[in-house]
Amino acid sequence: MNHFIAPSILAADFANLQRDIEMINQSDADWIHVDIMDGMFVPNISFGFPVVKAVAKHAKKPLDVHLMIVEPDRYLQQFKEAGAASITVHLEACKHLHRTVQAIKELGCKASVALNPHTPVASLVDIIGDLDMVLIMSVNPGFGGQKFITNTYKKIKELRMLASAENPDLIIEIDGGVDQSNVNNLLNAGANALVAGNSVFSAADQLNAIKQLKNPLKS
Ligand SMILES: O=C(CO)[C@H](O)[C@H](O)COP(=O)(O)O
Ligand SMILES: [Fe+2]
Repeated sequence: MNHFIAPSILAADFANLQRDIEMINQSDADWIHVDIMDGMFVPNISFGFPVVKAVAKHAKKPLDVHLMIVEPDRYLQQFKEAGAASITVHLEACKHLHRTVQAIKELGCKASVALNPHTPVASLVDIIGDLDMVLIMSVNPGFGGQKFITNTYKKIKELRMLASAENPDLIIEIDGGVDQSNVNNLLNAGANALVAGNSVFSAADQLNAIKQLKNPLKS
């Protein structure tokens, strides 16, 4: 199964964002991961619509928008208009998750739900068939450059099992601390989309870092 790579621009140089978007355009990456933090759902603020629109203007790859915000329903349409191809909302931020997921689909975006490290995969049992993607957080959301939580492997396997009957094509995306040391284990567990911020943007050769994640040497 071929997997998707989504470099996270949270780790980009914001003073040289166009240059970093062009790098992703030239790379083997499939999507551009866009982290939106509101200082309420997570203890950090990233950036908002003007920045997303500016990124969309230069991006040649779909924008994979990860909303770490409370009451995401209020902003879905604006993120669609800003250029989102897929929208991920956090289960922990949604009172009426089914309604939110339908609203994302009605906008014509891929619908995805993120789970914090403490949130059980089983919470998705009654909505799994409606989702295009599930994002499993492999760090606590809010910051880039954190250490990968190894319990993630168990969650990926559980989710693949849970989705096997109703949604075998479900995309399982992993976000946080992804690098060359865990890419094979993540793919073997059943993940098929990987977000990478720090491991791409802190690399001396960023194009090569993306290539290694896309075509890892089998271990
Ligand atoms: O959602 C996120 C943080 O909440 C980021 O997408 C994630 O942290 C990526 O950064 P890194 O690869 O450096 O961990
Ligand atoms: Fe993210």
